[in-house]
Amino acid sequence: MSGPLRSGPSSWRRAASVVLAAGWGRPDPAAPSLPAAGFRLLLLQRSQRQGFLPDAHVFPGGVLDAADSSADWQRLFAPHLGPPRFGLSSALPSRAAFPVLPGDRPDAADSDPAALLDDVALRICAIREAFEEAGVLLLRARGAQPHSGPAPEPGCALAPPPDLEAWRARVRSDPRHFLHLCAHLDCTPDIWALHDWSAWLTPFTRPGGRRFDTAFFLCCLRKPPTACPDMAEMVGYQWLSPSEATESFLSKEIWLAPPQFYEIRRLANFASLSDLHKFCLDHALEGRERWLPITLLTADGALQLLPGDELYLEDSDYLENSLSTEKKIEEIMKEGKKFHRVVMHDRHLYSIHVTVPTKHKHVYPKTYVVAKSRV
Ligand SMILES: Nc1ncnc2c1ncn2[C@@H]1O[C@H](COP(=O)(O)O)[C@@H](OP(=O)(O)O)[C@H]1O
Ligand SMILES: CCC(=O)SCCNC(=O)CCNC(=O)[C@H](O)C(C)(C)COP(=O)(O)O
Ligand SMILES: [Mg+2]
Repeated sequence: MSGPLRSGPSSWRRAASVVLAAGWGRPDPAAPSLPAAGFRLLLLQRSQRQGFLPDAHVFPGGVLDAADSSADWQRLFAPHLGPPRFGLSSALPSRAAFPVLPGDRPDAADSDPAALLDDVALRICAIREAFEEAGVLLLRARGAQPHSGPAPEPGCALAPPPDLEAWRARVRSDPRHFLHLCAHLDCTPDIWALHDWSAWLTPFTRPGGRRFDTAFFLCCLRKPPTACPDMAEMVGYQWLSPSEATESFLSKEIWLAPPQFYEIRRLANFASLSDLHKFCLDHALEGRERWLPITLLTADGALQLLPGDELYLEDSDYLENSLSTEKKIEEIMKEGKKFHRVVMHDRHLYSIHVTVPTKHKHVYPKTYVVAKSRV
């Protein structure tokens, strides 16, 4: 296996995504007021004109803007909820010392004492992007009874305003307008409905490639809101269950990058929306672990190694480098036992191998290997 040749440091963009899981299927006739048992996930199709991951299906999300941390939000959250955490659960323990990124600093609020904490600003970013990209408004009426900590039950998105397109155009042209929209609707972003889920760093693929440091939040909704892609950045959408999304990927109807595939397989562990929501509430104090996948190029494909895998190297050289080998995937898999990896056999054929125990009470996907007949 060959190691690193040093290349220049990447510039990292901070970003946030929200995995929207909405109740789906008929409610139980014996308890019609309860939400439907199953759930589907909102996947948006990126335009082919996008510079990064063209045509991929992703969760709504995008790059953190200065407007997302603006102190101006404080007035909207007042009088019930105030800084620093606006009723979010207590600060999370910092997770995973590896890797440290060149731009890592404790919090935006350190350089500007009036700025919102990252935990709040990243949630506002994900909620703003869900509006910009899908027209979904994850907002909460300001007059609603304030609750401290995460929402006890899955909620609903706000019905889109009649002038949705005009507001969306304004917010897309200047993210500061998102605060104006919230004020106009007398709402705040529903930051309490977004649960810490995971965080992914874009793996190194080539020098100068785009790199994101993305926080993933999970939001459970009782029912699917009307989604309306912007038809610029996003050109389509689908609500798919984890098994439907997996099947669509394998049958080449949609393309998923490895982190999205991993998250979809992780969500296949949950039989119902209420199980998933309960897990989010129980998991609330565990924090987000940030993972840097390390790519191992093989003679016939590639592996993405994740923390805990026996080939994973906690070495900052792999922020800017991949590993490579002349061996084939099958040989590499025969040689090992301790796996936490996504195997990329080809563009539409991934498998996931997990034999390591989970950390911080999270859940990992089950090993997922596609039948030989499909290979
Ligand atoms: N009509 C369009 N077609 C393709 N990409 C578009 C687009 N309008 C905006 N984008 C791109 O979508 C990205 C915005 O992503 P987000 O707001 O989710 O972070 C930007 O990419 P760049 O980061 O390459 O500029 C932007 O250029
Ligand atoms: C084999 C190549 C890869 O694994 S690419 C991995 C892509 N994933 C990431 O870079 C980290 C996770 N973040 C996302 O996927 C988000 O979709 C996004 C925030 C990077 C999208 O960015 P945009 O600003 O264009 O919306
Ligand atoms: Mg985006």
